[in-house]
Amino acid sequence: MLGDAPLRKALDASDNAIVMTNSAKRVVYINQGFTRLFGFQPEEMLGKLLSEVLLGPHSDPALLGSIRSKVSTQGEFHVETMLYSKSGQPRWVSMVINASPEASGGPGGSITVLTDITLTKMHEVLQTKVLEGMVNELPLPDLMALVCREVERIAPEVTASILAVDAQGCLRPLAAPGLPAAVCDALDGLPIGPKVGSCGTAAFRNAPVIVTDITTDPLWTDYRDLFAPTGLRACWSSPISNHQGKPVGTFAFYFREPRSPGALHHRLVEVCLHLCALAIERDSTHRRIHQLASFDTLTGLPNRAMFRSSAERALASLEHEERPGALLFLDLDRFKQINDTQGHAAGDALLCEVAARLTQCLRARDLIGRLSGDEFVLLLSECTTEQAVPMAQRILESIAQPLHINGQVHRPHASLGIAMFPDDGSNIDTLLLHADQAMHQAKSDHRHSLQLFSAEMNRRAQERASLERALQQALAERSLTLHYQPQVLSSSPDTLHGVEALARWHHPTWGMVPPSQFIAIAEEAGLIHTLTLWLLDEACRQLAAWRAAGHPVPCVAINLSGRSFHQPGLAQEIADALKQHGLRPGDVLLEITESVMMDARPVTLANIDTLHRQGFKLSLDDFGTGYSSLSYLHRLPISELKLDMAFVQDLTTSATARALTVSVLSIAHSLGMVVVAEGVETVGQQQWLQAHGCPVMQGYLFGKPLPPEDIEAWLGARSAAHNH
Ligand SMILES: Nc1nc2c(ncn2[C@@H]2O[C@H](COP(=O)(O)O[C@H]3[C@@H](O)[C@H](n4cnc5c(=O)[nH]c(N)nc54)O[C@@H]3COP(=O)(O)O)[C@@H](O)[C@H]2O)c(=O)[nH]1
Repeated sequence: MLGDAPLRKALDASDNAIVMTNSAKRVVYINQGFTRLFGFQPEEMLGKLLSEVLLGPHSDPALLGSIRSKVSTQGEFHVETMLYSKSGQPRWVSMVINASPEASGGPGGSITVLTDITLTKMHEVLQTKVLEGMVNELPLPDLMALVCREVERIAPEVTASILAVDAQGCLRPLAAPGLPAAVCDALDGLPIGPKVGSCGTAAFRNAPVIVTDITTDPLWTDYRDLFAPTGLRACWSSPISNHQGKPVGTFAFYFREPRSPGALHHRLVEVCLHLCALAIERDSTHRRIHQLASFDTLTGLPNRAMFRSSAERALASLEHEERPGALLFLDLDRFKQINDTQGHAAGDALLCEVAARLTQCLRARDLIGRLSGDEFVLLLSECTTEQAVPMAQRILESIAQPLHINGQVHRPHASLGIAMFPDDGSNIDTLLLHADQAMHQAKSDHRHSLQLFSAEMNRRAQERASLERALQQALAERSLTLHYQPQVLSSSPDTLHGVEALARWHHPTWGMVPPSQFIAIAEEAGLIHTLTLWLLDEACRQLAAWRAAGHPVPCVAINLSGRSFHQPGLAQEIADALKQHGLRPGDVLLEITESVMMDARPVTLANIDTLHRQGFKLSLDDFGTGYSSLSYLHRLPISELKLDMAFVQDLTTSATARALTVSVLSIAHSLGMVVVAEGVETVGQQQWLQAHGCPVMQGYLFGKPLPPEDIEAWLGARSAAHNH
C-alpha cells in the first residue's frame, strides 16, 4: 500500500493527520502527521478501529454512528470534534472522511484527513461562553468559575484559579472551583509581594511565575503548609493586566505532580488571560458606574436614590418583624453663609467632616444618605422614640464639635427633624416628608435643635404648600395689588413727603392674606424677586399715572428684599422699570433692611454701588431692631432712616424708647439723613416727634395703607382743606 515513495513522502510532510481504513473499518495506513498529532506509531494503529484509539471522556458519544451512516449514504462527512492523543491530551480536530472504494483497503474503506484546530476551537469555545455570560450579566465570580471549569475540561490535569488584585494590592479569590474553601479564605486579603507563592509574586512582579515544585520553591515557604492537604505540587501563575498594563488579577494552573506547563497550557493561558482581563475590567467599570449612580462623590455616602432603595428594604423588614424605626432629617445651619464667605472648598470640607461624624454615630444596622447640599438623612432601625431622641441629641452634639477649616475654628450646627416608623409614615417618602417638616420646624424655632414630627406640623405644612402654590399663581396672573401709605412732613402734616407701596393679596377663598404671611412664603419659596419686579413695575406705573393726572405725589417708597440684592441684574432691572414709565431715580426710595446693609456678598455690594451711582436713594427700614451697626451707616449710601414703630409706640410710656429715639434723630441729623417715624398712631406721639425734630412721619394717624383711588381722595381732601 502506498508503495509510491514520493507520494508517501508528500503525505508524511503534511501537517494534517491522514488515516486510511479498510472495509472492516480497521486502520491500514497513517501518515507521520498522525503520529505527530496523536503520538501513536503506525504499529500501534494498524489493524485497530480508529474509534477505539482516539475517542475519550469528552468526545461526542454519537459521533461514530453519525460518521458511519453519513459516509455509507453520502460518501463523505465533515465534523469538528474533540479526540484524545496517546498521552490523553485533548485535541480539537476538523475531520473530513471520504468513502474510498478504490483505496488499498478495498471497497467500503475510507480516507480520513484530520486538521488540528485545538487553538482556534479553544478560543472559540471559551470566548463564546464568556461573552454569553457577560451578555447575561453573570456575576464576575460565576463568569470566572465558568472559565476555570472550561479550562479543567480541556486540560483535566489542571486545577485552575482566578484571583483579583484589589486597589489596595490584596488578593481576592474570584473563582477556584478545584481549591478547598479554606485555602480560598486564607488567600482572601493577602497582600501581594515578592515572596507570596506563585500568584502574589506574579501580581507583584507583573510577570508570570512558574513554580515547578511547591514543596521546595522559596516563593512558597509561607504557604506550603496551607496547600499541603490539597496534594497540589506545581503552580504556574500569570498576571491578568488591564488596558493600562496594571495587574488586576492572576490566572493560575496547579498540577498534582512537580512539572512545568506544556504547550497546550501555554495556549490556554494565552486565550484566558485576554478574556479574564475583559471580564474584570468590565466588572470594575460596572461597579464604578454603580458607584457614581448610587453614591455622593463628595462624601462617599449613599445618594438619595440609593438611600431610598436601601431604606425601602429596611422598612419592609421592620414591618415584617413589627419593629419601630426612626427617620432623622438633618440640615446644617447657616451652611450657605460658610460656602459664600469662605468659599466652596471650605463648604466641601465641612460637608465631608459632618458626613464622617454622622457615620461614626451609626450602628451597623442603621442607614445614612446625603440627599442634597447640606441635607443628610439617617434611618435608625429597631429604634423607639425614647431611643431616637437621645441618639439625635448625641448626633447634634457630635456635629457641633469644633472643626478647623482654612485655619479658622468652626462649630457646625444643625437642625434635626424626626419621623417615626410606622406611626408618622409607613413608607420612605412619607417619612422623609414628615421628618423634613419637623426639621423645618426645628430650624424656625431656634436652630441647633431637634423636633419630633406631629400631625399639627403636617397640617401647617400642607397649608403653607397650598399658600405657596396659590401665591405662585397670583404672581403669574398679576392679581396682587398695591396699597399706598402716606408719609407726611412733620412741619405740615397735610403735605406728602411720599407714599410707601405695600403689597396686598386678596385670595378668592381665603380673603385677605396678611403681607407678613405671604412675603415670608415668597422669600422661602424663591418667589420674592418676581414679586419685587412686579411691585417695581406697578408702583412706577401708578406714580406716573398720578402725576399725569395732576396728583402731586413726590415719590414712592418700595420695599426690596435682601434676596433681590443677590440678583446680579437688580440695579439694571430697577433702572429699566423707571425708564419704562418715564421716571427718574429721585422718584423712588428703595427701602432695604439691615440684613442687606450687613451683607458682604460682592453681588450685593455691586448692586448697592450701581444704584448709588445712578442716583437712587436708599432708605433703611425698621431701624433700631437689628444690629444697627453705625459704621455701616456711614459707609453705605443711605439717605433715610425709618425709625421702627416699636420705638414710636413706646414713646409716651418708655424713657428708654425716648432716649433711643433722640439718639437716632441726632445720628441721622449729623449724617445728613432724613428720619421717617413709622407707626405714628396718636397725637401724643406726633407732638413728641415734632418737638424733637423728626422731619417725616407715617402711621394710621395720617392715613392707613390705601388703594390708589383713596390716595387721590386723601390728597384732594388735604388740598381742599389747605385752600380754605
Ligand atoms: N419686600 C416686601 N415687603 C413688603 C411688601 N409689602 C409689605 N411688605 C412688608 O410686609 C410687612 C407687613 O406689611 P403691612 O402689613 O403692609 O404693614 C405695613 C403697614 O400697614 C404697617 N403700619 C403703618 N402704619 C402703621 C400704624 O400706625 N400702626 C400699625 N400697627 N401698623 C402700621 O407697617 C407696615 C409697614 O412696614 P414697613 O415696610 O416697615 O414700613 C412689612 O414688613 C412690610 O415691609 C412688599 O411689596 N415687598
